[in-house]
Amino acid sequence: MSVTVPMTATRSAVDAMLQVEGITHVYGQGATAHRAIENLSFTVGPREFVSIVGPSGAGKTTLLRILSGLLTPTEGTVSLVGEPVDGVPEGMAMVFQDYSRSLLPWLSIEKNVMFPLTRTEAGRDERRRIARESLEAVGLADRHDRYPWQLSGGMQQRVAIARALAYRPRLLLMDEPFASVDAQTRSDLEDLVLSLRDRYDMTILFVTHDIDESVYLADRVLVLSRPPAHLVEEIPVPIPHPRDQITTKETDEFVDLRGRVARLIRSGGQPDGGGSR
Ligand SMILES: Nc1ncnc2c1ncn2[C@@H]1O[C@H](COP(=O)(O)OP(=O)(O)OP(=O)(O)O)[C@@H](O)[C@H]1O
Repeated sequence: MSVTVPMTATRSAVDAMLQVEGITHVYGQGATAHRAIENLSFTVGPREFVSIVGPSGAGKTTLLRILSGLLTPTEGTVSLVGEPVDGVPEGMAMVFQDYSRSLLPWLSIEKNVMFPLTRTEAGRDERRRIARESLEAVGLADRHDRYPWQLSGGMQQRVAIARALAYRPRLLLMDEPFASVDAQTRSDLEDLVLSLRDRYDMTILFVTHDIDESVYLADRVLVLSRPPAHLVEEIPVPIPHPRDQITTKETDEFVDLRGRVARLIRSGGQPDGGGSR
């Protein structure tokens, strides 16, 4: 059995994969301005799996848009391996909740996975090889010639993951990726993502509303406050790997951590649990 030692919460800029410093984001101006994020800082290390949770509307998607270079923060900086992020960076890929809108229905799943690689220097044979390997990694090699609409929702999300893998990202951002699939498929996809983190040495930042999922997957859970979002607490998850959907969730450690995260979210940012225990 392999055991991964979880990363510690404190990390220097030197060994950071991702560094977020003093991010504030305000949508709009004047009387209608909305302060979504307030002075948010954290660091994520190489191969670390970090879950981000918080109340609805806390600014989690806004944060991922900033990290992926799609949105410039009002204040603060983001660095990926020491390089400032000021546009969509190389080495980063993203998976969204809505797989049905992210896949092109008129292309086979292999072509869907190959499609973004047309912007790279890889030739057609190389693109096909990468796509086949990525589909094999998510268990869909034998369906490469199918179309998205011929697959279940869980399988379509596997295709979206394969497409992200085709970039061979160092950092994978995932925004509530399993919110639209059934419970059993969700468990399978969670275990798939954990195995892919190991196989491809990726750092993963995973936004979710599901508290069990946030603890089960992560080396560390970041809890955000009600808007404007700031960091309420970073909770290390020192549960060994490999994790198991049934036995891990039965351990006292898991139950304690889940309770801690739930109380912090319910209190909306009061570290003492807001008296709602
Ligand atoms: N383009 C925009 N213009 C103005 N306000 C916006 C914009 N995008 C988001 N917001 C506001 O910023 C706040 C944070 O939104 P965001 O989608 O980042 O939150 P979230 O934590 O991802 O939400 P949820 O948990 O419901 O998915 C919300 O109040 C939202 O209405």
